[in-house]
Amino acid sequence: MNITDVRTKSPLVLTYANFVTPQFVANVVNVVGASPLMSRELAEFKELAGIANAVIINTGTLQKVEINDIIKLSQEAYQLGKPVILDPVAVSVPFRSQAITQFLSSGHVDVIRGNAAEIAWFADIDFASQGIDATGKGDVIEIAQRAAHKTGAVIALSGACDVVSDGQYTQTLDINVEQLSSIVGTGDALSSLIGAFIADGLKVPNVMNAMATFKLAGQKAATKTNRPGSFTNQLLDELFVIDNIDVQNFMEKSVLNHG
Ligand SMILES: Nc1ncnc2c1ncn2[C@@H]1O[C@H](COP(=O)(O)OP(=O)(O)OP(=O)(O)O)[C@@H](O)[C@H]1O
Ligand SMILES: Cc1ncsc1CCO
Ligand SMILES: [Mg+2]
Repeated sequence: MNITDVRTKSPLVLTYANFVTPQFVANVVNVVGASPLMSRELAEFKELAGIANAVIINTGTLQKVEINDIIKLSQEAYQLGKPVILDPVAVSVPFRSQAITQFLSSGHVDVIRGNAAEIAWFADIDFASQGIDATGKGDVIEIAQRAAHKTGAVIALSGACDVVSDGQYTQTLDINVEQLSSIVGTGDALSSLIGAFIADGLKVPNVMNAMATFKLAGQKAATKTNRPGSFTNQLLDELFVIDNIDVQNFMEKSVLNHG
């Protein structure tokens, strides 16, 4: 889908959120015209996966007792044919590595969205990080492609250069908008936004469309303010008014296809 379809169809995006950024994530989903819903309750997962159009599992503040819950949520979504997006926050920290390994072995995932360091973990490539932030340097195209091969998932690697790859077909968007990394939760919001854009089918260009819409809104917001507080509000405003024609032009100019 594109932003116009999202506004028309208003997909329901179910997020198993972390406890740091759910308000911002819900607002990003809401201002683009989709419907946000958050839950962490096993008893209602089947019913909610039934009405949702996409399910996002964010492991930013996961506890050990919750690992089976996220596995169950991903299985319910899979059985109901709903796409599952994993946001593996700071996955290289040992407890998180173990939790995600367990999740991958019994759960189901269609898309993994993370920064370069998080995606590098799935690719078995070293990449420096500090907590939730990627701090190193590396070949992000190779990292995304290798992670896609190893996991079988579509990879959405975010950063100054955004990369989407299913292992065969790869698209990149290399536009630096520093302000997007100055506020916490842009990655979390992007993961749930991708859910809205793949509600009618998982294709690499749909995932890239979500990433490009978010980056263009960030670029527009950055021309109006460079302070993180006002940037947050401006980003929501730009997402609210963004025009699909602007996104298409931006993608035609800036998105590169790699075989
Ligand atoms: N240096 C940068 N230049 C341009 N855009 C960036 C930059 N860093 C991040 N972004 C954009 O910010 C958004 C979030 O990506 P990022 O890689 O920072 O996620 P994250 O590390 O998971 O964030 P968080 O943990 O705060 O949610 C994406 O839209 C990405 O394109
Ligand atoms: C800061 C932080 N800590 C765990 S999750 C989170 C939000 C960014 O994903
Ligand atoms: Mg993150």
